Amino acid sequence: MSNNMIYIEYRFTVQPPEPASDILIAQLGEAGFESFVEEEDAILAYIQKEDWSMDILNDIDILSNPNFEIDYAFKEIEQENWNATWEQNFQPIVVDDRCMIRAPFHETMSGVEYDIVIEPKMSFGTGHHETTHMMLQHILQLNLEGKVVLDMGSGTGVLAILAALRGAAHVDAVDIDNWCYVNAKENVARNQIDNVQVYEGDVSLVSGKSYDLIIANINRNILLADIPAYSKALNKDGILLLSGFYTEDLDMITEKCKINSLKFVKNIERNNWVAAKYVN
Ligand SMILES: C[S@@+](CC[C@H](N)C(=O)[O-])C[C@H]1O[C@@H](n2cnc3c(N)ncnc32)[C@H](O)[C@@H]1O
Repeated sequence: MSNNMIYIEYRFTVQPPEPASDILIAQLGEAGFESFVEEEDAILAYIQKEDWSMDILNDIDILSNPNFEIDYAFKEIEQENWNATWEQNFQPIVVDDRCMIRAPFHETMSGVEYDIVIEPKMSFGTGHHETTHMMLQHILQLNLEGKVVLDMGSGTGVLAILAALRGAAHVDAVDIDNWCYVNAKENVARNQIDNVQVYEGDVSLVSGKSYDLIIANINRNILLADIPAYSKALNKDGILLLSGFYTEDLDMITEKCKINSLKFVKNIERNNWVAAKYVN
């Protein structure tokens, strides 16, 4: 991948920020925006120029919702500038006082059990997003000693890396996006993990394989389509963790799981996002 790829950067100001910011980010994601930086008073959204057109915002419904005032401006930038913006904005996070996610240029913190170094560049998964945070919380609660794990929609690979650090015997990490595939491989190596295998692709790669734990933080529609395949690939008493959807979609996801023999165990919620646990 060339280092000076051209991106379009949008700067949105959103009033009131909640819940419009989350909805805006979700809709921009559906429209093809690759990554987001949440600043104190603005949301920056990035899309490759070759994927962009002047009418890209036509389908973003929230922009015409009279309950919110959303203004924006956009400009062309080079990828290296995007990375600089990201570095300025990326603060380390600590999940449940146990798992730190930081960039290579941050100091580690004493006392944390897991210290994960991530350089996300354009990939999703720094732990800042609610869904990543909650999936990390679920993983911290599981006994993964000797288990075989699938991380579907692995982004930076952060969830796969924590699963490996928690004792999983082997982790397959799969992402449909080439950039994520490359980035997850880099992050796995950066954390000196040797039992995470990263693949570029989708759920079709899972056919014929079996897992004790499947993690999928993607989005409602992809999860609904892929749940039958997850169910087939899960061992008896295997666990499925799903995120990337809103509270109001939990029933729909749970129903799809139910007709695929997966029982609801519990869910966590954060800012209207959900991470749910099912068992085979
Ligand atoms: C919300 S991000 C989650 C990243 C990371 N697992 C985390 O929890 O932070 C979803 C990821 O799923 C990938 N993705 C989207 N559709 C997919 C599909 N059909 N199969 C596999 N990965 C997919 C995207 O490229 C993106 O990296």
